[in-house]
Amino acid sequence: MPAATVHVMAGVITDKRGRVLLARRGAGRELAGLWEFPGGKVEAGESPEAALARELAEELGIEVEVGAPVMVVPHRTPSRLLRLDVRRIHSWRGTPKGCEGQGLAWVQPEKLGRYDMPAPDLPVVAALLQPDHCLVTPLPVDDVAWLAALQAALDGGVRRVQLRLPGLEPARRDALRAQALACCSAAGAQAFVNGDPAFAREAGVGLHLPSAMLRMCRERPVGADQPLSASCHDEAELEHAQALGCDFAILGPVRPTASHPGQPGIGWDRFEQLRARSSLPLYAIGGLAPDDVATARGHGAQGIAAIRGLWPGAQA
Ligand SMILES: Nc1nc2c([nH]c(=O)n2[C@@H]2O[C@H](COP(=O)(O)OP(=O)(O)OP(=O)(O)O)[C@@H](O)[C@H]2O)c(=O)[nH]1
Ligand SMILES: [Mg+2]
Repeated sequence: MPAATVHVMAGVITDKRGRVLLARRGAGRELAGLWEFPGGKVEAGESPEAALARELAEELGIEVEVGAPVMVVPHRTPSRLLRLDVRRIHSWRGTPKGCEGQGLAWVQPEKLGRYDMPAPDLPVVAALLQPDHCLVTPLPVDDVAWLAALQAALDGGVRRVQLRLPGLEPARRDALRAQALACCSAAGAQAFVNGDPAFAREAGVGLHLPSAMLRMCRERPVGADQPLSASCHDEAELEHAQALGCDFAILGPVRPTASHPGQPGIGWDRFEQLRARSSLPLYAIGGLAPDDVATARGHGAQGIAAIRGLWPGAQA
């Protein structure tokens, strides 16, 4: 790793009621007063797991078993690149105490958003609370088959859907969109209409901004209570999406895809460089499928967005 990279391990410690332990950074330290996942820096020659176990013993007085990876968030500041490597901790010995005088709080996951946390923790909180995949619909050939496939995707657990129906004749599009929204709503899935702010406002549903439309938006195009997402390809678009208050962005294409022949993918290195300059939750898109979620999380993504990779019956 380059000299300016700081590798930090942090634990999502959950009790039997599912509450998560946060620690408050004490006065006089950098980011004092903010809440964080307990942990600290990896020392030279130390494995990540040993570092996390040591930090949690020093800071909380507990002996832990380090569990599954949650995600690795690269985060760039003017002076350094932080890699926040977050793991699950389900089992430990002892009772967590603020051994360094820091405040502790056991927090219900859905209330994590009320705590002021450092920027790199925002994608981690999103990863704990929100779906790790987002379906983007393909163009229908046969409307009945398309609705059946959408229903199968919802039955299979998809909970975020971007309804993308470009170029359809308006009456057909309106009928299909109404039925698709009803299916999403019945399944408890969040639906985002692609590129139609007026419709999203009127119907009170989520809106997804294609990047060209994102660049034209000077203010949030839907109400604060309506979900908003955007497609991004570079740092300027990510910044703009964040300024508009998007809930998340879709970034890619990571790999070349069947839907954009001839367009090279940006690859995971570039994905990470862009990830490191934004604190939005980011779905990686481009030739990805559910099998890629763990890899995506390892590069700081919320998960994957896909058309073919998440469409029942499609060839990935
Ligand atoms: N432990 C922890 N550190 C985080 C989180 N998010 C985040 O940006 N950081 C940053 O990661 C760095 C690691 O922090 P640390 O101060 O806990 O390191 P440490 O326990 O080894 O302490 P020390 O270096 O002060 O002795 C800090 O710059 C901190 O702001 C988080 O959720 N948990
Ligand atoms: Mg620490």
